[in-house]
Amino acid sequence: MPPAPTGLRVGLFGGSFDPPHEGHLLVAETALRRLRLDRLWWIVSPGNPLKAGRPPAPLEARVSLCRRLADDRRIVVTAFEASHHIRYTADLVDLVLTHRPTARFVWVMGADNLATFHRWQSWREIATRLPIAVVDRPGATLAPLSSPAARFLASERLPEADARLLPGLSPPAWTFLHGRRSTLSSTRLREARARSS
Ligand SMILES: Nc1ncnc2c1ncn2[C@@H]1O[C@H](COP(=O)(O)OP(=O)(O)OP(=O)(O)O)[C@@H](O)[C@H]1O
Ligand SMILES: O=C(O)c1ccc[n+]([C@@H]2O[C@H](COP(=O)([O-])O)[C@@H](O)[C@H]2O)c1
Repeated sequence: MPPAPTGLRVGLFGGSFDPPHEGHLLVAETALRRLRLDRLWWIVSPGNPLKAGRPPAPLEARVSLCRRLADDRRIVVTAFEASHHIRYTADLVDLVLTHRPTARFVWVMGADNLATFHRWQSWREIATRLPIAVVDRPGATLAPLSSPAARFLASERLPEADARLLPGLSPPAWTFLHGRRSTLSSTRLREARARSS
């Protein structure tokens, strides 16, 4: 796990990244800028527990592609879930908060993940353990805001204009960030690659 000294403002951006693309980079840049983060841990997951079926590309290959794409000294590409045999984000959050108790963490995710957040293991606990920043995504702008998780957390939503305050707030607290968007998805890239091979 990367170091995180006291007070460091760190975004946790987990994903399959199979493959990584410019849409991910846009999310990372938006979070760094709007939340005034010092670091963004780009956490390549062994596999999304809700995505059954086709296994993802090998972890090391995905990590290398992420490192090549994320050319910013504030972004740390890491994959420590695998070495700790962790699959669920609730366990990841637990591990991070136990080992780096004095930094300020924010979970960062695209808006499509807000729509399905209520299906994640222990999602209410995740929301009470660290603030969450949701970044707008084409095709997932309005529906996620009426999802079970968004409704459950409605009264804890921070106005977007105050997003820089989020890393210092006690959870539950979250915000929805709008900005430049990308229509890219890993699925589309995999399909394009399959068509051309
Ligand atoms: N174009 C995008 N705009 C905003 N957020 C995105 C975008 N693409 C991915 N994300 C977010 O990045 C994180 C990692 O996403 P993931 O690796 O699953 O990429 P994906 O393009 O959604 O992949 P797939 O098509 O395989 O589901 C998630 O929080 C997801 O919501
Ligand atoms: O913990 C869960 O139940 C859970 C369910 C779905 C997704 N996640 C996490 O959400 C992040 C984004 O996943 P993905 O596949 O959309 O890139 C990644 O870190 C996953 O491990 C976690």
